[in-house]
Amino acid sequence: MKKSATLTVDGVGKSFGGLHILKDISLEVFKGERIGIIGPNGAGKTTFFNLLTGDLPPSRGEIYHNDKKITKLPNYKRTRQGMVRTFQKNNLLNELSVLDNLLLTLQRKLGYGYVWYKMRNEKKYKAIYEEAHQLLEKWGLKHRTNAIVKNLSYGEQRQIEILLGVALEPQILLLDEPTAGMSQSETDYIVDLLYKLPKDLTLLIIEHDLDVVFGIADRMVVLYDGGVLVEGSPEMVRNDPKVNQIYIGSEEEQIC
Ligand SMILES: Nc1ncnc2c1ncn2[C@@H]1O[C@H](COP(=O)(O)OP(=O)(O)OP(=O)(O)O)[C@@H](O)[C@H]1O
Repeated sequence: MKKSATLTVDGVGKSFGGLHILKDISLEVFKGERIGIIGPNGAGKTTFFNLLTGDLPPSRGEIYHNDKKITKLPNYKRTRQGMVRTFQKNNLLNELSVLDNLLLTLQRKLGYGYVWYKMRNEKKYKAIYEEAHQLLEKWGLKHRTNAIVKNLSYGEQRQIEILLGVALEPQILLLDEPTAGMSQSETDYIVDLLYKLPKDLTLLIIEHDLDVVFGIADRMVVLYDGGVLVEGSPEMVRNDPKVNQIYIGSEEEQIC
């Protein structure tokens, strides 16, 4: 294990009964890296995220964050340590406004816990309100401040969810298919947001849109058959015959 990795995955596997979904994954991720994770449907990408975030325990292997073993650390403690994830489906409070969702997230970041009624006092909690409004302005969502989440389009809901992840100022942000089901303009919004993230933020992104992920990632990890098939620069992965084989079934053609 190298000391300088912010996230180290050492021989991790996951089995569901006799089904060995992930067999032996090892990976080192360094601060500020943008890691793109791709692989065919069912390759185990989301399962891998679940292991990293503590949503599922690994069947074997160890996971380290900043050299500290976190393999058995519960999910909420990993979040407190700065590991934040978004899901394929939105995880928002749909009956509340965008502002209220953001206030609750900021409340959590500042350690207030979920004491919702207190947040109604805008004067007392001025700093949180100001931060929320600044974030909505910064990320171009001011016009949605008072919109009720359930009335937004699916793409907008995903945008808000990613904004909430960013609002927590994580060290490591894990995005599970952030552009899935989005229109082109909604995808462009997410791509723009990802490019504007702080450079020292470490990003792991599962993404089926190869144009998006090849554009963002410094390094790609291709999961296949329970293991890492190929790992390397987007250029290398794009031209790798094995990768082309699993994506389009031909060694002659390239991914994009
Ligand atoms: N809790 C579970 N119990 C049993 N099998 C599971 C469980 N979670 C995932 N699997 C199986 O593990 C395999 C990998 O699923 P996973 O969602 O991790 O793949 P993925 O690469 O993210 O797929 P996709 O690209 O379609 O989202 C699938 O066959 C899935 O059915």
